Amino acid sequence: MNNSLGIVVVAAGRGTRMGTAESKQFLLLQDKPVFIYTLEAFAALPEVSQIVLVTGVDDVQRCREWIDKHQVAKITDVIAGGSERQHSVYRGLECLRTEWVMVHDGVRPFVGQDEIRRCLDTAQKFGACVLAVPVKDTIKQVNEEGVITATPDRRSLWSIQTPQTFRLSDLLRAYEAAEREGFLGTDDSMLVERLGIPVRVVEGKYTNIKITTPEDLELAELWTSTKGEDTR
Ligand SMILES: Nc1ccn([C@@H]2O[C@H](COP(=O)(O)OP(=O)(O)OP(=O)(O)O)[C@@H](O)[C@H]2O)c(=O)n1
Ligand SMILES: C[C@](O)(CO)[C@H](O)COP(=O)(O)O
Repeated sequence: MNNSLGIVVVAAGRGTRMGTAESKQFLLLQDKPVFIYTLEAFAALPEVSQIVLVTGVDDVQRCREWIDKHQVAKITDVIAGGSERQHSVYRGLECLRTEWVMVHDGVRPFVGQDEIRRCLDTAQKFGACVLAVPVKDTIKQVNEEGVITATPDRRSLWSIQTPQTFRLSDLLRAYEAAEREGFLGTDDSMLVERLGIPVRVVEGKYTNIKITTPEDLELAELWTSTKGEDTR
């Protein structure tokens, strides 16, 4: 069986919750942009044959320059994304020629090799897999008046991360269906779940943070200044 693996790294967001003038994926951690750490994590994996970077239409050229400067291997395409994460992923998928695909957020630079491998192995065994961590807090459902309506059993709640791994044909089918039906999800798995395809969860690490708000950036700066690449 052809087990070739392609990666779509999405980095076309504006980072409104971060609030910085520069988009968060381009902020420097120890002189290296966040998204370069992310690309390096995947380029180092022998199983990966193709990496597509999706970024802002005005950022394509400077991303290519950063990739050259840091000599990141296996980047076959640097393309412009869309107005929502889902649109950006879809454009990336159309560039792939592999059997399997992992979709990853450009702003999750601390993903580890071991977690990527376990996510891939589980997907190739069962068909689809996402990395996740068990929630640490008690989660409440709250209505519009600010009143608690439910306390779901924490043992069944997971914080979903990326990478998210699928057969490329399944994910493309899921994206086509979502597009046709006007469905907008917040991750790739939601689109695949709608097709009735079971998606497995593999336990990852709490360090695989998505750099979203200023506190996340402070943590990322602390980790890279004290641990460097060992943060993974
Ligand atoms: N139109 C978009 C929106 C998001 N993303 C990417 O999807 C990932 C996860 O999204 P998020 O953290 O929400 O990023 P932003 O959309 O940039 O942040 P915000 O929602 O705060 O604006 C990021 O790597 C982001 O660059 C993308 O490629 N295209
Ligand atoms: C895909 C994702 O990383 C899963 O946690 C996340 O849903 C994408 O970002 P957002 O913050 O939900 O826009």
